[in-house]
Amino acid sequence: MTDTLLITKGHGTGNDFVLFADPDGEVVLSEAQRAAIADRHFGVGGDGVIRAVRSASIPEGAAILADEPEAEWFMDYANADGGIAEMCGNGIRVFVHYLIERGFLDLAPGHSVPIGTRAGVRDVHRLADGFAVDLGRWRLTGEEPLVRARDLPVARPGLGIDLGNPHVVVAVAGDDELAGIDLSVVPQLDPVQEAGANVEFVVPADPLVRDGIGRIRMRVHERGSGETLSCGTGAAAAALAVRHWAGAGSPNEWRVEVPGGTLGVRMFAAEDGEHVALSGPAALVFDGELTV
Ligand SMILES: N[C@@H](CCC[C@H](N)C(=O)O)C(=O)O
Repeated sequence: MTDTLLITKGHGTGNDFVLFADPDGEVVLSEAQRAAIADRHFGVGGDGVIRAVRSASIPEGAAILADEPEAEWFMDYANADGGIAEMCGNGIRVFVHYLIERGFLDLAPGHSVPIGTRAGVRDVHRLADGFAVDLGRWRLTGEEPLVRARDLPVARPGLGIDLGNPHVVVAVAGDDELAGIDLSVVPQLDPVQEAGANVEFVVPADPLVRDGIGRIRMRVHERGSGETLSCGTGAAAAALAVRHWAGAGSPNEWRVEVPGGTLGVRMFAAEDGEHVALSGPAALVFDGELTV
């Protein structure tokens, strides 16, 4: 059976997505179909494909509703290879912008909405000029794999961080080394991470902290999508890792420069432990029609 999808292309700091609405859960695409949509030569092109579905209309969402009945909408996220991922920090800002623009959601600046994801419910707050998402609790995985990447002169130790999806953050020697890494080839982790990982390469700005705000630069190789211009959960992982390495007294507010722009990261105390929040823009750039 063929379906005609009304699709929208959007991005957050250059991390781009193809979005479509399927409120009642009637359009279940295969992994191959999602990959074909994300293909930059034969499809629309994007780092991910996002289906906007009511939580009640997808099993993973229905499971959430028992505890969080307010989470009406679920972000069904897939990477460019068509594989499902738990969470996307840039994607969820674009997702909420999309729901507002399509009339599915009424959210004035200064207000928040809970969104279902495979990593759990995430609160998204509308700002005057973008969105902020509470990425929830984070944790060090305890893994410190050695990371090898093409044109990275030596293997460097990474720090495993779980933000609902898996990250490994690697500090590199400076801007030249950062720019020189060839991320068209998947970085190798030793030991291999069974679920795969998004790998962030970071350098501190000079000075690391200005006006109480930590500053880093980052490039990322995303699991299932390759090098992207930005990764929101990756930016949060990178700031958490650098704060961890910098030790006591380092700030809880960070600016993360990625090839596609700048993201804000903030760590804060919540009732169930420390949370990390991500802020940044969310743009919708064109609409189209697609037959799948
Ligand atoms: N770009 C996203 C992360 C998307 C999922 C990731 N590739 C994974 O497989 O975990 C972000 O902005 O967080």
